[in-house]
Amino acid sequence: MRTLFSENILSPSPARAPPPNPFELLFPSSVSTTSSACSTQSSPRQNEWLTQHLQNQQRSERDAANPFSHASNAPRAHYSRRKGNPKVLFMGLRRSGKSSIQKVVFQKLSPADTLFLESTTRIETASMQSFVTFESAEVPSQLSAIAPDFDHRAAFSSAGAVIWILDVQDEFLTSISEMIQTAVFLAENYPRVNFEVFIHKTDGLSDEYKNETFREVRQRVQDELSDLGHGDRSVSYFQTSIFDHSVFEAMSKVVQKLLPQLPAMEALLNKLCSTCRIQKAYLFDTVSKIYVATDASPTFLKDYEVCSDYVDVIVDIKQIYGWHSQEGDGKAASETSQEDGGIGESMVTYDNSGDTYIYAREINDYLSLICVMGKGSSTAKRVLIDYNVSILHDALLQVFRV
Ligand SMILES: Nc1nc2c(ncn2[C@@H]2O[C@H](COP(=O)(O)OP(=O)(O)OP(=O)(O)O)[C@@H](O)[C@H]2O)c(=O)[nH]1
Repeated sequence: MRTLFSENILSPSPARAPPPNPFELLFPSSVSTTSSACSTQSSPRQNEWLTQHLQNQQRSERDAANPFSHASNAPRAHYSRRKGNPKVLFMGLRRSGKSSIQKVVFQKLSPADTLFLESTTRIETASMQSFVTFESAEVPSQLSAIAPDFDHRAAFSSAGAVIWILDVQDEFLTSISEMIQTAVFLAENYPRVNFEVFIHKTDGLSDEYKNETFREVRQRVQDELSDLGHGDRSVSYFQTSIFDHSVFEAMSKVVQKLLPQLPAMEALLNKLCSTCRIQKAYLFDTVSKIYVATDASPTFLKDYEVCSDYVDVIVDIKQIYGWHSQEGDGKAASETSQEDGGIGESMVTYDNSGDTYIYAREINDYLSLICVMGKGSSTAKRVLIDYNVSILHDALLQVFRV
């Protein structure tokens, strides 16, 4: 039987050294290699320097082992790798749709109910507990990133991405100029924060107008950023509306960039797709319906819509009938499902030929694998598909356990 992965896929042999991470250069851990290189002919000054570094290293290891100990007075590294949960910040002009997106995506508000949302007057935060905790915050339109009274350190230092919401149904030139100011401010002060633009409220517009506006906005922003010396700043643009799946797809792409596990998840999904001839595989966050990873094949909104609707169906059925009989007894979902001998899994055919069908497999309480199966992966090959998916299942659980 062809199997998906070799046994040591998650612990490859120590052959290849990881590529250097520029953010880690300031950590004292780089000293160990230096010390071995210098140890033969060191001057007293070098010795002193090395001893100090080794002491610092031991101290930081001790601190890492006991994160609640604050006894150490060692100066903290000024630049450290961003830790914590993925956090996105919504910004934009008045009535552009910031609260609506936040509430529809993260709080499951019905799009029609956003009509009654009140104006936001102070920074409002929300969080959603899933396999990681997603955090979001909305900056009220009257607070500009460059305003002196705006505590930008508190807002931006922990953010992973700033999403600028541009209302395409309104006059958008003012929005573009404010967006440029914010993008330049971020590029100069917080270069590690991703800048994303949602060209929002695209529902009800003709395709031609939508695409033309999209091109125009992108061109203007790119030109102005280049004129201001930030042409190399990468900005992503998405057409969104809360009345269809586009806002979820856009949020998926924004959130994915903030997940350190993304390359591992993508590699696993690519391997699964090529082995089992899967047309498209998505790893969904079951609660929010945003996908946290997909394979490398082209993404079509239609595939995403079908899979996302299927997640809804699964969640509803699960709430009625349940997939685990011992839920809530304090065990991890994976343990429970394995002990039960039942793994949440289902299939549905969605065209008349029966060749194309969707295969769903629950990874844990928060993650679901949803695959659009193509020709060549008929149900007759279920055993092979199931076998490979279970290996992927275990590998994914290990990725998140690390
Ligand atoms: N047609 C359409 N209307 C939308 C969309 N998203 C939001 N809206 C509407 O836009 C209006 C303003 O939405 P809000 O979410 O309150 O906008 P906001 O940016 O938070 O507004 P402030 O808090 O006042 O700055 C509401 O009536 C929403 O129903 C969309 O995708 N399409």
